[in-house]
Amino acid sequence: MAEQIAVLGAGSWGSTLANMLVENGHNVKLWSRNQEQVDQLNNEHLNPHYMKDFVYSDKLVATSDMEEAVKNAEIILIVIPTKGIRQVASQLNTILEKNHQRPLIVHATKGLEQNTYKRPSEMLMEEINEENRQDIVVLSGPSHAEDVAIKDMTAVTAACTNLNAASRIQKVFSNNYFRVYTNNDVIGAEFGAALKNIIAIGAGALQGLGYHDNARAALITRGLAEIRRLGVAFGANPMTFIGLSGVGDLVVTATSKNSRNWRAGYQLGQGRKLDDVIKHMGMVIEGVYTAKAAHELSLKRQVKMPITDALYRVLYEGEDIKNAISQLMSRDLTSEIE
Ligand SMILES: NC(=O)C1=CN([C@@H]2O[C@H](COP(=O)(O)OP(=O)(O)OC[C@H]3O[C@@H](n4cnc5c(N)ncnc54)[C@H](OP(=O)(O)O)[C@@H]3O)[C@@H](O)[C@H]2O)C=CC1
Ligand SMILES: O=C(CO)COP(=O)(O)O
Repeated sequence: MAEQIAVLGAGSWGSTLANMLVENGHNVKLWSRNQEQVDQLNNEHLNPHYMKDFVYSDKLVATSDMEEAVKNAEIILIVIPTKGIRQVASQLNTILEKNHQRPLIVHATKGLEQNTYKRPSEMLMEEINEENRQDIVVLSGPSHAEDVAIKDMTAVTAACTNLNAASRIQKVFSNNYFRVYTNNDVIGAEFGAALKNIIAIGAGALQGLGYHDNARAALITRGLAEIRRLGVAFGANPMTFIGLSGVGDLVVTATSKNSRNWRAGYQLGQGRKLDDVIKHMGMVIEGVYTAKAAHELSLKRQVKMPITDALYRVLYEGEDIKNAISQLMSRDLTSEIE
């Protein structure tokens, strides 16, 4: 059944998902705050800053008017970087209130908020009144926009405490190359998604410094251990971390040049300065901000996250990466399984 869907955020992931949903047979409106980008999407079907060389469906309609985008929408997909979520959600709430709309909300954002350490669904719950929305579903998993755009085989998770809502999203998004599983563990899905970006920066840095496969495998495995520790401390199901939004997303992000987090880490490993890396990426590097939030949260909760702490010192305290690595390797020897 064709659904009326609004996608808020026309960066690499929002625009790719919007295009896929059009090809799945849904009526989709894509919202961006940038009128020039909207014109280029509608007239030339291109979005070159975010998806170089990709040609979008001519059925995809873009608009810079949020009210127009969400008019009659039964599902609203929010794909905005973590730091922009509240602003967009609050604008959306005003529109939904005025128009007496109550859509199902989906988000695909991967991060934790600065200072509050809130997950995206928590921010959305705070900004969009309950009377103006149904459930909030998290769409997460190993899914680089570049691969989905070329219809490479992809599997992700739709997580929601209400499994009926997750199943609806599973049907709406799935097709013969994009397979969606359901999960009721929102906390685990969001912690896995946010924290893997930090480890991906570390994996890129190792490669930039000339380390090899053993080092990457060690980082991914011990990275997963600390992601799970923090998530479980907040009530996540440990099994989620061996699923698509856990190890799945960690592996894809920590091993791929498509990952902005990996690329940022690689450049840092090669000696580039963080400000310069951020300036030239032109797209969000969520792990840089989540590293700070996760570091502070782990101290507050007294959860050991040595890799995250090491990256925090490199990113925010100017510690040399090689020193941070030697410090990690010279900690007291310990058992693998706690
Ligand atoms: N790219 C990917 O493959 C995947 C990304 N994700 C996650 O999706 C989220 C979005 O990432 P992605 O699309 O890649 O990011 P990009 O950097 O590619 O694009 C971000 C988009 O959000 C818009 N935006 C940013 N802040 C605001 C704001 N305050 N108000 C309105 N619009 C805003 C930008 O608009 P403007 O151009 O005007 O700045 C741009 O259109 C991230 O959390 C990321 O981790 C998840 C899975 C895959
Ligand atoms: O989350 C992603 C793939 O699943 C995208 O990762 P990057 O933001 O590092 O590109």
